Amino acid sequence: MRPRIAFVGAGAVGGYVGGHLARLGHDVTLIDPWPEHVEAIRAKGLALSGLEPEENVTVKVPALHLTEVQGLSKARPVDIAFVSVKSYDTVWATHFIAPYLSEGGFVVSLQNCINEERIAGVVGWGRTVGMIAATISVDLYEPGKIRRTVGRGGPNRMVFAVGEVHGRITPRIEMLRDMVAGIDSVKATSNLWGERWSKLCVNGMRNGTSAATGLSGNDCDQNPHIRRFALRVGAEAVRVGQALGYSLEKIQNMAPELLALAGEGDPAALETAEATLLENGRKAQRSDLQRPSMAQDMAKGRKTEIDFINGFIAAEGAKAGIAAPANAALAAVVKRVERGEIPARPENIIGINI
Ligand SMILES: NC(=O)C1=CN([C@@H]2O[C@H](COP(=O)(O)OP(=O)(O)OC[C@H]3O[C@@H](n4cnc5c(N)ncnc54)[C@H](OP(=O)(O)O)[C@@H]3O)[C@@H](O)[C@H]2O)C=CC1
Ligand SMILES: CC(C)(CO)C(=O)C(=O)O
Repeated sequence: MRPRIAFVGAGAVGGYVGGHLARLGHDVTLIDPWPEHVEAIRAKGLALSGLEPEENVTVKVPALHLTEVQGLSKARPVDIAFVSVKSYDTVWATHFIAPYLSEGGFVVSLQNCINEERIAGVVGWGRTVGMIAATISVDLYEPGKIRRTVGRGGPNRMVFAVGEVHGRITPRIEMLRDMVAGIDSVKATSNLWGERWSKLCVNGMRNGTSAATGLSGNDCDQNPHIRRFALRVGAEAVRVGQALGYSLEKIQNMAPELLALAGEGDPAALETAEATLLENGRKAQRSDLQRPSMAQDMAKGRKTEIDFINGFIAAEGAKAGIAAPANAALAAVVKRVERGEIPARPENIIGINI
C-alpha cells in the first residue's frame, strides 16, 4: 500500500514538493494555515510553475485547513509527515501532526535552518528525518499558485538531500530519495549535519542580504559591496561550523576553506569566490524574480527566520569563541527592517561598518 503522506505547511516549499508528489501518484494531503490558499487549491487545484513551459502543471490534491486536521483520524494514519513551516512554527506543527502518525510513521523536516532537534523533542530522534532543499527557490505568490524561479537541477546540480540524524542510509531514506527523484535531483546523505550547516551558510549569505536591501538574489550578487559582505558572512559561518566540528560540504559551489579565505580578504580566494557567485546565478538560470524566502517574508510583511539563520550563527559562534560580527550586524539590521523602523534598501548593508 502507498504510504500516506501529509505536509504540514503547504507554502512555497511544502506546496511545491507535496504538489509534485501528488502529481506523481503519491497519497498526499496538504495542510496549511492560510485559509485563502487552502480554498484556492480546493477550487482550482494547486498551480505549479517553473522556467520551462513543461514545468507548469495544475494538480488536484486534498488540502485541509488547520481546523479540519482532526478529520485525519477517520482514515489511515500518516506514515510520512513533512514539516515545511517556518522554523519558528516547527514545534507546534510537529505537535499538531504527531497524534496522527502510524506506528512506524516519521516526521521529515523539509525546511531551512536546523530544526531536527526541535522535531525530535516532540516525536523522538527515531522518528526524525532531515530533507534539505538546496537551490530550489520557490514562492507562493498568490493563493494556490507556487512558482519556481531557478532552473531545474537535473544532472547538473543537486537540489535535494535526505538523511538520517545518525547518518546511516536506511530503507526509509532510500524510499524518500526515490520519491523525490521524480521531482528533481536528490541524494541520500550520510552527512545530514554537515549538509545542514552548509545550507545554513548559504542562507546566511543570501536571505538576510536580500531581505535587508529589498534587492533580488541577482541584484545582490551584482552589487560588489553586498557580494563581499555576503562572503564575509559566509566566511564567519564556515569558521563557526568548523569550530563546532561539522564536516562541511560545498557552499554555493565553493569549498568551505575557499569561502572562508575569501571572506577574510585573501585576494586570490576573493577573486575566485566573486566569480563563482556570479557564475552560479547564470548556471542555475536564476530568474530576476528570484528572492530568497526571507525577502519574500519581508515583502509580505511576515515574520522572518533571521533568529534561526544569522542570529543563530552569531550565537553559536559566541558559544564556540568565534566572533561573527557580520552575522550579528545583519541580524540586527533585518530586525529593524522587519519592525518597520527603516525601509529595505541597499544602504542597510553598505552602511554596516565592522
Ligand atoms: N522558499 C524557498 O525557496 C525555500 C524555503 N525553504 C525553507 O522552507 C521552510 C518553509 O518556507 P516557505 O515554504 O518558503 O514558506 P512560505 O512563506 O511560502 O509558507 C509558509 C507559511 O506561510 C504562510 N503564508 C505564506 N504566504 C502567505 C501570505 N501571503 N498570506 C498569509 N499567509 C502566508 C502560510 O501559513 P502561516 O500563515 O501560518 O505562516 C504558509 O504555510 C522555511 O524553513 C524556509 O526557510 C527552503 C528552501 C527554499
Ligand atoms: C537558497 C535559497 C535562497 C533559495 O532556495 C533558500 O534556501 C531560501 O530562499 O530560503
